[in-house]
Amino acid sequence: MSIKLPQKLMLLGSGELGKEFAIAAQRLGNYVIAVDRYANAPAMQVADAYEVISMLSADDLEAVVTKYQPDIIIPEIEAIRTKKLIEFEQQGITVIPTAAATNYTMNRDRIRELAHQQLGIRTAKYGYATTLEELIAVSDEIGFSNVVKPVMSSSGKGQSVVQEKSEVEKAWNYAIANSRGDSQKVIVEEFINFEIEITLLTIKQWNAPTIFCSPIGHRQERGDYQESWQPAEISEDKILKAQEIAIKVTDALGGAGIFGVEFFITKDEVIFSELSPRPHDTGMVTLISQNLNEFELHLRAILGLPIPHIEQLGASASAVILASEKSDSIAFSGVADALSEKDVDIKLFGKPNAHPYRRMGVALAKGINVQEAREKATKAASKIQII
Ligand SMILES: Nc1ncnc2c1ncn2[C@@H]1O[C@H](COP(=O)(O)OP(=O)(O)OP(=O)(O)O)[C@@H](O)[C@H]1O
Ligand SMILES: NCC(=O)N[C@@H]1O[C@H](COP(=O)([O-])[O-])[C@@H](O)[C@H]1O
Ligand SMILES: [Mg+2]
Repeated sequence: MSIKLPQKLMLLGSGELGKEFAIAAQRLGNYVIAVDRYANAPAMQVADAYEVISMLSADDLEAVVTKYQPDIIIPEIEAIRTKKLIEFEQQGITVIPTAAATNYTMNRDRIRELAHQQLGIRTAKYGYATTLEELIAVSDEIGFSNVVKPVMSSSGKGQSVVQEKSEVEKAWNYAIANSRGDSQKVIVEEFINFEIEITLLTIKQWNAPTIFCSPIGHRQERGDYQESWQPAEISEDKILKAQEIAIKVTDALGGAGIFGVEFFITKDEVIFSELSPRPHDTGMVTLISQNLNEFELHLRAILGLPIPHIEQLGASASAVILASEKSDSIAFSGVADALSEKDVDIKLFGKPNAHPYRRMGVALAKGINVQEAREKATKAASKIQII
């Protein structure tokens, strides 16, 4: 495919990941329209145009697509009325990675069925519930500990680890209250006691073989990422196993772009967890750890531009900067202190307001080994105060 630049790119979702993508896209002169549910979202601050809509509304999506006539639609979150994307694709607009793939990954159940039932890939044991009574029954089948999550949510929203039967009702109420979109369905998964969990950034190209970044290790709390590092210390045979699974799932989804494929690594197994058909939050470490970061890779894959070589630049880490309270006026202190150390960088996303645990920025660091990189990133993040 020989593509002409600039292209008109519409981002559906305009958070921190969209912001870095928009910057990468603009560095090649593309026209970026940033769309999200609230004004002044991070990617809107660097886009050519922006729109505030409900991305779960088919009418709202129709209105913005009619207005801008984008060449390519690039989903940045999963909570989008993806059925509408299928219509846009039929009208000749490219949807990344494909409209069908966004529909598969919008909710946890469809991608889980694809991986486990259709492709026979090892996942945690799981079941579904649409009422509290069903959740009690399915939890008994799966056993304890288990993990309860809304089928539509991300960054751990509505997710809880349930240790025993008496906690099931609380998990149900929490999941339903924090579900995105209109679904009342939850997934229950066997709790996997993993040694490490990784994201394998997988780049699917239009007319070239699928390629991979070095695996990214990460640590999560409350279902949300706290720190990530690259390279992850896992054996070559486990990397190959994860790559084989990633190829199977991404080939089944089709299209082009980067995918964040998540795995739990136990002593003996590589267990598929889930996948995002777009840059991954834990992949923000690539802003410091690679010659081409995950946003540049996504852009090149989308535009059919070559990726001759991905270079891992050595032990690197990221650590998140989280808000601790609700606020509508955001200012940061401690940035100079955080930046005073060699090979440390800070990204502040520019989110217009904060609430407890909202991700407001990220600290990045390189070190002589992963442990030092993690310590440097965590230390830098801890110096930033939201005032
Ligand atoms: N079955 C499980 N066993 C053990 N830990 C789990 C399990 N499911 C989820 N977790 C933990 O919770 C984290 C978040 O879960 P998951 O990735 O399914 O949620 P998410 O809301 O989609 O997150 P994101 O959008 O950030 O990828 C996982 O990275 C892992 O640390
Ligand atoms: N795990 C998915 C993820 O990290 N997505 C990133 O977070 C943004 C939403 O942040 P918000 O909830 O603070 O608005 C999304 O727009 C995306 O950039
Ligand atoms: Mg995840």
